[in-house]
Amino acid sequence: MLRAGAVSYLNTKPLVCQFDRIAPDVELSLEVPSRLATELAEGRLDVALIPSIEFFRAGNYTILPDVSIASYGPVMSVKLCSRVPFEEIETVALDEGSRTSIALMTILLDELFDVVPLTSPLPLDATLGESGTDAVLVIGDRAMNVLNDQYPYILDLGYEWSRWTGLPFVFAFWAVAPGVEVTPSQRQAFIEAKEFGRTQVPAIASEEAKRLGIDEIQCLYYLQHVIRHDFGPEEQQGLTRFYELACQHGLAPKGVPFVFQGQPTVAQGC
Ligand SMILES: C=C(O[C@@H]1C=C(C(=O)O)C=C[C@H]1O)C(=O)O
Repeated sequence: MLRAGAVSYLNTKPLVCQFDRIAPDVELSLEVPSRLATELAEGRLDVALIPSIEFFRAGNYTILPDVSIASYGPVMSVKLCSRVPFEEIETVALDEGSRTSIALMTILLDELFDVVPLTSPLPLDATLGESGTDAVLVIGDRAMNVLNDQYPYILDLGYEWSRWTGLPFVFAFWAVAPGVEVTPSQRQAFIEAKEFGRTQVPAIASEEAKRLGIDEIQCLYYLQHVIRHDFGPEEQQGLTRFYELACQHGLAPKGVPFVFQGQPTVAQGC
């Protein structure tokens, strides 16, 4: 059995709906993104939907094609919530579930607001108000529940990225650990699961809205129009730009090739 790990948030539900039926020879577990990255790095998983920055940091993973967690414009679930104007931020508490959004925030604060904040962790079970910092970075389901009147300044990092670069942002994709063999039919199953999940979005939205205590229309909108699950040329362009910036900001090493399983290697110019 191939051991796979997927993100436990709402945005991933369409990628793993009826996964056991579609990929019977893959054993699937769910976790927050940062833990998936650790489990893949430590050999407890063979394939994982990891934060994109962790792909660059590992340097020796390959990619399963055609599937990602991406957005173009507002993403709704990755928010920097601040008590002070962004250019005055000195301290930020960082969602312990995140890796990529932390890197994205670091780049955007530096490039757009000339801010390099002191950071501390925001534990997974903490409420935002507990942090005592100027700002908090939250991702996933917890971010969708932040009400706009709780913080006077909220930066949607997906929106800010696309406004600045004109590109989509790729938060996560399926990465394969070195030495692991994924068969062509297993590879296909990950794509088939995405295609099946797309047809199930209304049912997923209805079920998940109840579970998370959020509005069903908001859930449906998020899954149908906000999160992109493909990994096409535009997403790859967005990922390449992010990689270049991550290198410039010292957040990732240079020279990591984007190797998509079953496709010719694409060398990256960073
Ligand atoms: C859009 C999101 O992307 C997530 C954010 C990640 C990160 O910050 O490391 C990783 C995986 C994605 O699921 C989200 O969860 O809200």
